[in-house]
Amino acid sequence: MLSAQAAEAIILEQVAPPHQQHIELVKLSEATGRILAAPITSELDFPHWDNSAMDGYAVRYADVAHSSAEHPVTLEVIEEIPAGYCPQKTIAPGQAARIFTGACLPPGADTIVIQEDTQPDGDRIKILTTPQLRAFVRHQGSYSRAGDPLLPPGISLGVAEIAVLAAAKCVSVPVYAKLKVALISTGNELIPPEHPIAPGKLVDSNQYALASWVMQMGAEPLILGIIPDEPQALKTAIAKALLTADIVLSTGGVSVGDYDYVGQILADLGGEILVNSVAVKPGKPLTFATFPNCLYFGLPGNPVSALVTCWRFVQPALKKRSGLAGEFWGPEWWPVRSSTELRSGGKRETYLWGNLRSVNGETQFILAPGSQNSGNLINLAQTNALAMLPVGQTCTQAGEFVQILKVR
Ligand SMILES: Nc1nc2c(c(=O)[nH]1)N[C@H]1C(S)=C(S)[C@@H](COP(=O)(O)OP(=O)(O)OC[C@H]3O[C@@H](n4cnc5c(N)ncnc54)[C@H](O)[C@@H]3O)O[C@H]1N2
Ligand code: MOO
Ligand SMILES: [Mg+2]
Repeated sequence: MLSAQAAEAIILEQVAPPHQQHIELVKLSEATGRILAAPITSELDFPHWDNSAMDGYAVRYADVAHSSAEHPVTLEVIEEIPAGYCPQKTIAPGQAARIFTGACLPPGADTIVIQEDTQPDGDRIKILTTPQLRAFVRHQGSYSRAGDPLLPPGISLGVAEIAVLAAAKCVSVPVYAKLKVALISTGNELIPPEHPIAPGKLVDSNQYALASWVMQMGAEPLILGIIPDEPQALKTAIAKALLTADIVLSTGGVSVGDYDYVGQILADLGGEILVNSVAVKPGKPLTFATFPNCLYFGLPGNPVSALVTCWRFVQPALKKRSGLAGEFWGPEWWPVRSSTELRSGGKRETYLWGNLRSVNGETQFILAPGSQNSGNLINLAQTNALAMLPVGQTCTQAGEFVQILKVR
């Protein structure tokens, strides 16, 4: 049995990042969650022009350096500059311009006085404060200069990155193609949710759970349905999956029972089986095999085992394969105090599920109540974290730090 760390290393070593031919252009409006495939620059400076950060008056600092409420300087207002308007006049000594937030600074002015610190007097303005030189001026190029890198390849596009792409006028975004992830549920007992239940039967929840996770990860699920525990049927389904997908996830049929055929079929189909059991709980019979154009994960059938192994082992592989830059592959462990004692058998790296909550200003892990059993998918719902107890550690006390993996 491999350690979790060894299995993780073996898996990541086999995963190649995408090639250039996996790049496609998508509309900016459809780029959320996609992975950027090329560096983004702009021909523009940010800000594009010196502009005002406040509503007020554009002045020459030299005119107002000694102004105050007691001894206000009075300036002639020669122009009004709303946002979007190009100033037509140069501010000469003794002059100012009315200006609004986001509007271009007129030539000659170098400082903004906010309107709260002024008093209008016909077409003149009294300055009731001593401003700082260049106060409230957003200088051209002070955020980024034309040609500077704005976004690197290998990042997931979230709201702020989408805003940057828009600002950089990048309406057609180079991203890596979505990975195709085939999903197979194995088991004679399984029925789809819309079929009537019969004695001994069980609804195939894994297919839905994994499809949901795959979509959350920004990949495309290929739903291949329920395959009975029959070697020929399974072989046909797996062979088809290998032809169409980048990654195959099957659940069930990887343990030691008489109806657990997945390992043998992978070998028959020419797969190189690099992992077939890992010292983790849940998830011990996790199977990983490589094919020339496809990675295969045989996840254990128990619903919690399937998801936990997905989060712990498939997620880093999927991130790397999808083109995310290295430092984000994870798993990312966070030290967090547990509100209660946590127990493990000590022989396998053990994951206990629960919630991260803010308690008196500190993040705590709250163990999910009820049975922490790999078949009990009911109490996995509404949790958002796994606490990990390493091999050899049978207990952590309430209040002790544990390593946490955030999940959902
Ligand atoms: N003698 C031993 N028996 C078992 C061992 C062992 O080491 N020695 N390992 C146990 C562990 S740990 C796990 S985990 C399971 C894994 O079994 P399989 O991957 O072979 O999965 P199945 O036997 O097909 O199913 C296990 C369990 O999960 C339910 N299941 C399966 N598919 C689905 C699905 N799509 N949706 C919902 N539930 C599903 C299935 O009905 C079984 O209850 O093996 C232990 N046995
Ligand atoms: O490892 Mo199994 O996944 O304990 O139930
Ligand atoms: Mg089994």
